[in-house]
Amino acid sequence: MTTSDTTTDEAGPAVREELARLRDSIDNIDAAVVHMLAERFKCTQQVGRLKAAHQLPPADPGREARQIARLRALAENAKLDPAFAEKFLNFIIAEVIRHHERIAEDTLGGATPSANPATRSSPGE
Ligand SMILES: C=C(O[C@@H]1C=C(C(=O)O)C=C[C@H]1O)C(=O)O
Repeated sequence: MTTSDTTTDEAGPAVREELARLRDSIDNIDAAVVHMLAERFKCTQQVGRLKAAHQLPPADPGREARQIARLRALAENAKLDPAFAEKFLNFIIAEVIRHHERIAEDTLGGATPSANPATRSSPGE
């Protein structure tokens, strides 16, 4: 990998400085997004375990509809395309539901005595 940027080599120094300043902010924002998403997934993993322990379904369409309505309104106020905000949330929620399905499967597997050596009963018991 090279440190030179062929797309900006042609620009003057002022343009390159402005671009570098903006890209620094973009990098900070991307880092914040990753950290916020990581925290969100920590919460949703806990929700998944709670649901699995109480045999609740992985998805909650009513809750999703309320979140989408709320996020669309927030996006409009922030001058962000609400359709994009909805797509983005749906993308994340789909991943969360996959996690919840996996947790439910694993919880079910762990609860089956024959699948868990620690709780497997001896013959004749
Ligand atoms: C996290 C939950 O599970 C699912 C994922 C959601 C989300 O990522 O926000 C919302 C609703 C559910 O379909 C929940 O029920 O709160």
